[in-house]
Amino acid sequence: MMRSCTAALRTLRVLRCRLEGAFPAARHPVLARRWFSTEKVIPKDQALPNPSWSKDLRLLFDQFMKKCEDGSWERLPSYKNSKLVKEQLSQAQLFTRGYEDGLGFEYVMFYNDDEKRTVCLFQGGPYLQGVPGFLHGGAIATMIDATVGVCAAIPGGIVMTANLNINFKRPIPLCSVVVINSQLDKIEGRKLFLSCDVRSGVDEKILYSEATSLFIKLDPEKSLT
Ligand SMILES: CCCCCCCCCC(=O)SCCNC(=O)CCNC(=O)[C@H](O)C(C)(C)COP(=O)(O)OP(=O)(O)OC[C@H]1O[C@@H](n2cnc3c(N)ncnc32)[C@H](O)[C@@H]1OP(=O)(O)O
Repeated sequence: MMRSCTAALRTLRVLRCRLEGAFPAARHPVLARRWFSTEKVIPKDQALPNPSWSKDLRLLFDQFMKKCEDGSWERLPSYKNSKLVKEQLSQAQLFTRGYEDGLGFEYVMFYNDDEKRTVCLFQGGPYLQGVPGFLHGGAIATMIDATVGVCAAIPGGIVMTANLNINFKRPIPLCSVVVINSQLDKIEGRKLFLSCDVRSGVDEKILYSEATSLFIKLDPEKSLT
């Protein structure tokens, strides 16, 4: 009995070392606790209002939820993306969802299949500061990439960004709400061309950024590495 327990423990240790070799992040103490835990994790839909959402974000959310009533638009829950993640990394998540409520990326996306459009309502929190008082360009690029990425992935399946071209026209005040409006312009074989703009929430008067992007549908015959 004692011997079989020791052997089982040794096997577990070997498996863990191999996993840590393949995925160095598995050495991170918090991730390791989560990954090696047997606790069942219930995914939380983070694309729903929480107390950190401003009045503007709630107002826009309510307006889009109304548009969903006739079926032309649908709200995209946050946790569905995890379907793409391998079993060992089932605790992995889009890094935009790793912050506590209100500190990082607060957002919800809506999709219109007829128009092949994705709209993201986004409120960037204090941890996303670049120039004092304004959002970091990388945070803006991240949300643009995520929005056009979803717009490409729904019709295209498994896609990756090959090119993302952004013009930053005005700085975005920290904690303000913006609307990221993206659309699929053209598909050529495995290539999906998309465009997108970022405007101030509610009035949409200020054009903050414009972007174009190319996504490639992955070829199942080709290795990514
Ligand atoms: C539900 C999911 C939600 C997702 C939301 C999150 C979205 C986040 C998305 C990302 O951030 S992905 C991470 C950043 N991107 C990468 O790391 C991709 C790195 N690049 C690659 O792995 C490969 O370059 C890529 C898979 C994109 C393409 O490689 P392939 O070998 O499959 O394509 P190939 O080289 O055969 O090119 C296919 C076509 O695309 C064209 N192409 C490829 N890269 C291009 C490029 N950069 N610019 C212009 N054209 C390009 C290429 O010329 C060719 O055109 P033609 O068919 O007309 O000959």
